[in-house]
Parts: sequence; structure tokens; C-alpha cells
Amino acid sequence: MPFVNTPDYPHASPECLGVLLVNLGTPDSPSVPDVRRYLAEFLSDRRVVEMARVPWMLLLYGIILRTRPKRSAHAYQSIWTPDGSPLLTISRRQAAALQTQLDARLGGPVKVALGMRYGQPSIAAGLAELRAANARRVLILPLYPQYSATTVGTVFDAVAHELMRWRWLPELRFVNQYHDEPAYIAALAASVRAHWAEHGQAERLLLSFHGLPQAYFEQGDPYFCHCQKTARLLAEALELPAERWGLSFQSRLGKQAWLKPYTDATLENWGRTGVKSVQVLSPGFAADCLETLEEIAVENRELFLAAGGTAYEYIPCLNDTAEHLALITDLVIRHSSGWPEIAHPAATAEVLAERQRRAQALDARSR
Ligand SMILES: C=CC1=C(C)c2cc3[nH]c(cc4nc(cc5[nH]c(cc1n2)c(C)c5CCC(=O)O)C(CCC(=O)O)=C4C)c(C)c3C=C
Ligand SMILES: [Fe+2]
Ligand SMILES: [Fe+2]
Repeated sequence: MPFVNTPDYPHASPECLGVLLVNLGTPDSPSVPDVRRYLAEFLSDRRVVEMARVPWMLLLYGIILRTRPKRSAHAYQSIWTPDGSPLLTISRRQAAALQTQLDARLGGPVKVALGMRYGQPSIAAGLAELRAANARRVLILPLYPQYSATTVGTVFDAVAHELMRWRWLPELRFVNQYHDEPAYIAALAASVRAHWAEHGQAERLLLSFHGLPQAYFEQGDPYFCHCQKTARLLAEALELPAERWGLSFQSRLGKQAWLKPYTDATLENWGRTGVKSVQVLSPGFAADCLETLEEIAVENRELFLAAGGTAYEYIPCLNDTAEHLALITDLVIRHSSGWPEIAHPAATAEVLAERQRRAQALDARSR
């Protein structure tokens, strides 16, 4: 097997800390062929759909990829911006802002790259960018607060798959989840309070998380429990009594049972039973995307209003807000702590200069 080599490795070049920010990924364009290509990659992932391979491939290529791309492309067209898919443009802004924050807070060189699990820029391309910057230590940060094998687990697979081709591996760390991180809960609470300050408080707050097949939970995926804890901590931070908020799961696909209660059914039920106003937040998404901007902000609004509700507001994801960037920066600093001082906030310019002086002295002695 041909390995990726570093034949022109410059011995004196400075090492740096590499950070790979990862999110799900999105089609290259909202055209039907591009959406089909994206869905084919996504839905062929064994961690996303655990069905037996042969029947699933027959169903995927025989039916799903002949019908769903048209419907999904239509939905993507409704949220696409002049700069591209919201998920990608927001992720790029997060990566650029994280680079700025880390440059300011770390004493040593750091390189941030973006990698998407499906589509472009790929995880392989992000890792290649880090290799080109001579990142000898790499922190992988999947931007999924709650762990699921279908999201975080598959990011690990893609990283491992790419590194199998490398001759010289970097040191590696991998953030697994941050569902109960105080700074994450505080950032969510701040975004809800900011919304309340501007628009007032609705009768109920719905915390809607992306769903999963129920069977994955029964077989040990902790995602459901992580979502419950995030929601409880957020409600506590907002001092919301139980009757003023709910938790639900959105975006189900196919006929099998997914995690319950479902977001659409919850909103319809609330509308039917006299709840007039709701605000909906999707705490599990680090960036706005098709599932929030179309499904939550548009589709589910119509369901709630048709069921008798009169006011429906969607509260945006944390995206590239200052609170979110502070949280992401903090996660990087804490998870890279203990690595050589280059990656540590205590590594000031003086520490690095001293380190360089020592290296030069050693070098001079060994000549
Ligand atoms: C079996 C199918 C799916 C599982 C399991 C699943 C889990 C899962 N997904 C996210 C986050 C996102 N999903 C997004 C889109 C999306 N998800 C699925 C299917 C499953 N997701 C599909 C088919 C699609 C594509 C759109 C469509 O055709 O409906 C997105 C948005 C991507 C974008 O381009 O904007 C995100 C983000 C999580 C967090 C999760 C499990 C916890
Ligand atoms: Fe999804
Ligand atoms: Fe959806």
C-alpha cells in the first residue's frame, strides 16, 4: 500500500498544534446530482444505517437515491445562500474565528483546519492541511455536543481511515462529547435569554434534538441520555419549571421507530391542546443547517400554526457567536493541555524564546 510520505521534511521547521474542527458536511450545490452524491456517501455509512448491507444497498440505490434527492434538493434550494450551504459557511467562519482566538491565547503556533465527514472539504483534506503545517500533535474536535456513534463515532472512523495511509502519524487526541460542559450550557442559556430580551418569552420552550433509530439507543448509544442531560441543565440554567419546556427529537427517516417524543408530533399536540406560543431551540446543532433552517424554522412552524398555535419562533444555533467561540476555544485549550508547552496557554513568547535558546545551545554543543 502506498503510504503518504513527508520526503521533504525540513528538520528545523517549527512544529505546531493542529486542530481539526469537524461537522457533518453538506452537498456541493443544491442540484439533484450533487444532493444524490452527498446522500449516497452519507447513507452508505455503516454507522448511520446499521441494516444488513445487501438489502440496504438494494433499497438505497433502488429506491431512496431515486426519490429523496429531488425532495432534499428542493429543501436545500430554499436555504442556500450566495456563499453556499449555511452549514459550510458557518463552519468556515467558526474555524477562522477559532484560529484567531487560539493565536491570541496560545503561546505557540497553531493551525486550525476544517474537515467535513461527508462531502467537501473532507476530513482527509483537513488532515493534509495540518500535515503541511507540520502539526505533530492533532486534536480532533467533532462539533457534536452529544456523543452518538452515528456522528462522533463515524468521525473517528474517517480520521483512522485516512491515517492508515500516513507513514508518520501525529500524536492524536479526540474530543468525544461536551453535552454537560458548563460553558456549553451557559452559551445556550445566553442565546435563549438574548432572544427573550428581544422578543419576550413564549408559553413554552421546545428543545429539539436530531433523532436516531430507537434501536441504536437500546443497543447502547448514549446519545438519548446526553440529550436529556443537556436539556435538563439548560432548563435549570434558565430557571424554567417543567411545564414551561419540553424535549423532542426531529428529522426521522424511514419507517422504524426513532427516539421519542417526535418534534412534529409534540408541536401538533401542543397546538391542539391550547398552547398558543412556542420558541424552539436545537441545542445539538453547532451550526444552522437544513435540519434547523428548513425543518424547524419553516416546516414545523406550519404544523404548529395549523394545529391552533398563533406564535412560533425559532432561536438560531450558537453558530459563530462570541459565547460559542469562547466555548470551542476553551475545549481546545483544555483537551490539548499537557502537550508540550507549545500547546498550552502558559506558553508565552518568553517560554518559547527560552526553549529555542536551549535548543540552539544543545545544537551548538553537538556540532
Ligand atoms: C439514518 C439516517 C440518519 C441518522 C441516524 C442521522 C443522525 C444525525 N444527523 C445529525 C445531523 C445532521 N443531519 C443532517 C441531515 C441529514 N440527516 C440525514 C439522516 C440521518 N441523520 C439525512 C438523510 C440528511 C440530509 C438531508 C435530508 O435529505 O433530509 C444535517 C444537515 C446537513 C446540511 O447539509 O445542512 C445535520 C447537521 C445528527 C446530529 C445526528 C445524530 C445524532
Ligand atoms: Fe442527520
Ligand atoms: Fe430533515
